[in-house]
Amino acid sequence: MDDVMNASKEFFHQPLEEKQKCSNLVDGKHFQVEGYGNDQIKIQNQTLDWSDRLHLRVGPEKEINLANWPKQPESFRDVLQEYTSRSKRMKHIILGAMARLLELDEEYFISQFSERAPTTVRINHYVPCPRPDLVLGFKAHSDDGVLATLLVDNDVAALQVLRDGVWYDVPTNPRTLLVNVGDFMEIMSNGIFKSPVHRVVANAETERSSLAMFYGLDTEKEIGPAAHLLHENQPARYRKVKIKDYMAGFYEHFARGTRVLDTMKT
Ligand SMILES: O=C(O)CCC(=O)C(=O)O
Ligand SMILES: [Fe+2]
Repeated sequence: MDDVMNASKEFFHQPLEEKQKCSNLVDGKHFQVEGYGNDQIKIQNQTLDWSDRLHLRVGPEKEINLANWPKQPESFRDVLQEYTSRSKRMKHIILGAMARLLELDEEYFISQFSERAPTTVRINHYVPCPRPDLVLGFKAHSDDGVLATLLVDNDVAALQVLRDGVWYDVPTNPRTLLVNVGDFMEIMSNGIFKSPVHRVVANAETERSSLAMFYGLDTEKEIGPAAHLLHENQPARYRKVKIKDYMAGFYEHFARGTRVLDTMKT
């Protein structure tokens, strides 16, 4: 855990020129999700976050494009790949336990992941912000995917979760994985597991890094609430949705500060 956090911080501490070697703007203009840089501009006057980001596809193995990965620091590729494979084991344990909690077959959630299911990493780096009253480190959102795991480098108060209209600080500790339920899990569990709306506030004094690993599903797949969870008194709260259609709306909703998940409720 320390190794992957240290390599990530080392990447962000390099000169801009080095980081831009894996820019998410191809030829300086065409946006791609993978790479270093800010969000894609989807709407006019879009508010950007006080953050530096690196997005990488880390699975499935045959879709990893190392050309988009940083070459510096040298250890970066190996430690990220090692972290990814260990995290996968964690994900299986967690998903098995979540299925058991709902009295579903232990493999229920794990079996939703086909060979083509994407795993992506987002590494966030927040430098001290002179005006934390004016900008967020990460605007309010819920995570796409089934699960996300989050690793942070220090315990500075930054991450907050929204509950009943009130923002609460989330205690985060280095070397402790924070497991976040994503929108796909909310749909499949028929809302029993909630995908929380969260944000990161900017900090005037302390820099902070975080590494989020997102477990997504094949874009051709359709998901809906698990049939075993539905009965007369418990109707489906979400309609069936193709992952492709969810993803098509995700980034625009994210840019507007709304949730694509809300459009999928029955
Ligand atoms: O930096 C954090 O604590 C959270 C980042 C986050 O929510 C994300 O990358 O989706
Ligand atoms: Fe998030």
